[in-house]
Amino acid sequence: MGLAEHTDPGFIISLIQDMDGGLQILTHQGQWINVHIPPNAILIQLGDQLEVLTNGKYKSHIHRVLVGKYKARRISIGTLHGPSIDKLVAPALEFVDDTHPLAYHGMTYSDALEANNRYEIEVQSCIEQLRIPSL
Ligand SMILES: O=C(O)CCC(=O)C(=O)O
Ligand SMILES: [Fe+2]
Repeated sequence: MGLAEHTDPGFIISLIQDMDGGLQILTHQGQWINVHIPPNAILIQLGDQLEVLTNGKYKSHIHRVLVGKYKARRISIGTLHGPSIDKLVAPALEFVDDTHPLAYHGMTYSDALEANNRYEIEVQSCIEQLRIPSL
């Protein structure tokens, strides 16, 4: 295992890699699918704060990395693009209405990173704590 399943913090995450393979995304149907990033391409992923801001319209997907035989030489650079560290991120009013009730608590980006254990990537993100159970 290269990286246990997790979601990423931030609005968007850019990912560049020196080789194809390893990254897997969990589909809504619960199946792991392999992600193929073409050479010289940048993969853009969606992060937890975008899911909260859009009240769940855009999802921060669960992903993991399996390295197998490539363990020694796989290079992957992920960059988090998020709000200002002290910004409170809560669902924007445009995404909340009668058919889409408020689904997340707000939290500052700083507190969210802290709840994620800040520098540890192999932990579940705090997005589960932010979800408001539907009635
Ligand atoms: O190495 C990868 O393919 C993904 C890395 C990742 O998920 C992360 O850094 O959060
Ligand atoms: Fe990740």
